[in-house]
Amino acid sequence: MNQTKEQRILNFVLQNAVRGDPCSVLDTIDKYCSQKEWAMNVGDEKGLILDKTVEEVNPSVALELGTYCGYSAVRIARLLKAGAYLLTVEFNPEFAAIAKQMIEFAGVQDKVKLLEGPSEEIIPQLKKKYEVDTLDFVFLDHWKDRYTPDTILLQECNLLRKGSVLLADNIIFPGAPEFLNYIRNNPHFQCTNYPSHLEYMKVGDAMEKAVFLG
Ligand SMILES: O=C(NC/C=C/[C@H]1OC[C@H](O)[C@@H]1O)c1cc([N+](=O)[O-])cc(O)c1O
Ligand SMILES: [Mg+2]
Repeated sequence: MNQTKEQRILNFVLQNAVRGDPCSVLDTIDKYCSQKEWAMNVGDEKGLILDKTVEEVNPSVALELGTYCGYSAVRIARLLKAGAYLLTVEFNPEFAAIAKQMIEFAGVQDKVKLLEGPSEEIIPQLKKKYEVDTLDFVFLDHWKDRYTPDTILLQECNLLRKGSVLLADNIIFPGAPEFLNYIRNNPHFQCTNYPSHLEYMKVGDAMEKAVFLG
């Protein structure tokens, strides 16, 4: 059975990165995906914007929508303080299996809870099943047409509090025009745009930060 690109990325990490060293895992994925096979990790350039936002928020409870291979889960988890944790949601079982191994190899498994399933099913379970009160930080990087409905669902489920920060990837490419229109015209959010580039490419992209005002 021939390998998938995601398996090739994981194998390259297992063979070339340093076990228990999140930065070496990130650098190794970026090396593979910039030199060998492009993949939809947030990457090193937008990764710096993600880093700065996570450091600024210093979340106790963070949520990621769209785990993929676990690159941004490792990126976020490596910055979390003692006792803080990341819940990351992935509905594709193959991707989830790769991400689990990536997260464990990086040594951040104690800070990350990987939830397999569709975000629209998992979000309503966060309070009762996963004992979440409110979310301090949410990284949106899953299907672009799910950004808006899931942001509405987060509000309906009372998972946001005054000051909760959302950060959305791919505002320009592939683009999330409906989300941008929703969030920028919503008086309950204060938005900031961070121009950047599509991972590993010279194509323009951007991230949008939205602070919930309560
Ligand atoms: O579709 C993208 N992300 C959505 C991910 C979708 C996958 O993650 C959730 C679900 O399991 C699905 O299989 C994407 C696409 C590009 N792109 O250049 O096409 C660049 C990016 O950064 C992206 O996040
Ligand atoms: Mg993305």
